[in-house]
Amino acid sequence: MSSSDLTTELIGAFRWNDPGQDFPHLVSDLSGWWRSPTVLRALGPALAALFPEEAPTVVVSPEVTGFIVGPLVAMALEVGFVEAYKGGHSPVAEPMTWAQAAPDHKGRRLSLGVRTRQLRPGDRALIVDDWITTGAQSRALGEVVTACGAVPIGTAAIVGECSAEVAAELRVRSLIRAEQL
Ligand SMILES: O=P(O)(O)OC[C@H]1O[C@H](OP(=O)(O)OP(=O)(O)O)[C@H](O)[C@@H]1O
Ligand SMILES: Nc1ncnc2[nH]cnc12
Repeated sequence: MSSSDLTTELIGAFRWNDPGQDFPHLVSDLSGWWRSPTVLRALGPALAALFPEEAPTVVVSPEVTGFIVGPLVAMALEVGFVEAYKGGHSPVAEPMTWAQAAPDHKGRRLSLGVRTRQLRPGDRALIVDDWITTGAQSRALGEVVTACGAVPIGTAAIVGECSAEVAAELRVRSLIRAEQL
């Protein structure tokens, strides 16, 4: 699928939902992307192609939507996948490396952590996520990757909603901008 066809499919399968009274914002509904065989098949290769020069050795993504998108990209790159957890629930019973994020798009200050043994010195980690707004979670994940002795090479996202400054700082590359949805 060409990149312009994928853009069209992403826009067509996306919905803004109104959760009703007591909730001031429309909420994004990405379920149409996962439900579409053509989008699901195209996403991994398209996101992997955003960093053609970087030869990542591993993909790292935060729960929960990152656990859908990250493995698609890892398969396209023929590398492995590392889950990043958000702190405060279900502890992982082994050594973890954590970093605290700045307030994210919901105003939360999350801790993000990975199993320390799953990232190694020499790893070149591509951070993959569905949507980047403030960049807070992506930045914290980059700190985790660095603390493990690996190198964060950038962030590949389906939707980019961050400022140009954040995109430059974190090397965010995206398939579409939020304004297109
Ligand atoms: O750039 P930021 O402001 O840090 O926001 C980006 C993060 O927010 C979303 O996760 P969220 O925890 O909201 O939802 P999810 O659990 O559905 O992935 C998205 O999946 C990114 O991980
Ligand atoms: N899934 C999402 N929907 C809307 N805004 C977001 N910002 C970060 N993730 C988002």
